[in-house]
Amino acid sequence: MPTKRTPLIGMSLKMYFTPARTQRYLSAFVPIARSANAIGITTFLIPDFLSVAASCAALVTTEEQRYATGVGAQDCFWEDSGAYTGEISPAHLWELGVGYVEIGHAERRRIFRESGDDVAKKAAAAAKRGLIPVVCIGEIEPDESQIDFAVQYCVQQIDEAVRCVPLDSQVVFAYEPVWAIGQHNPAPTEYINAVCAGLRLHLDSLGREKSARIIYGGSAGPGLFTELDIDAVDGMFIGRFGHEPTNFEIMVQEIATKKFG
Ligand SMILES: O=C[C@H](O)COP(=O)(O)O
Repeated sequence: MPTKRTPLIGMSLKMYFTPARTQRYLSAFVPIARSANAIGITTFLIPDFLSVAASCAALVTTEEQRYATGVGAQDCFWEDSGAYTGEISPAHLWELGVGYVEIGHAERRRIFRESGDDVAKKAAAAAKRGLIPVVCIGEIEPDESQIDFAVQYCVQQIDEAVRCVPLDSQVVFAYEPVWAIGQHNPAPTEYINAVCAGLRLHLDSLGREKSARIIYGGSAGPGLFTELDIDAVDGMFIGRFGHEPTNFEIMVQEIATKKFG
């Protein structure tokens, strides 16, 4: 386990890009990821499943790069192999060079009816394989005056999701208030800082002070990270506002201006 939490920035392409567009995106993204890694910032890219192998070929050529300039999957199943038509095996992802698996995104919970129990089984299966679960958490309703409510809501999601993930296994929690996903602007910075501070306290109390990181997602873009409190927030989880590679590069530079312990 690392002795300190490394800042990180991840990006999900959801189902926006075709494989051909992802391939073109990679030619701009790879040098940005390599430069970020050279200054101590971890990156990961989560393409659609059809582009996972090509993304690993471009980004993960050594074992160290599996996590440092990693590739993620948008989901996985909780079994490694068997008669599970249409599912994605954590073991197969590992073999390709994948380092991260996004689990329980708000869209999967809402559209595909994924339960907290599903999320827990997937997180445990991913961690068992050495994949870092990127567990998505976040309250559904917008009520910026209810910081305590948001913290409690997310704490329950955290406790359920990692109940079978060992304390020393790396986990990333993507705090994404559901009401801030797909919008023009992210949640207000004071609100993000306050909720993440509450989540940080909880994770530390569980004994996950080094192994669990918190990143903010939900209409995150250039200009946001400079306002975030790095005692609580370890990085960002980017969606649409990273589709332009130069935006992603700007966000890396904004993370680089902060003095992480
Ligand atoms: O996976 C990424 C998040 O859901 C945020 O997406 P967004 O920045 O497009 O709102």
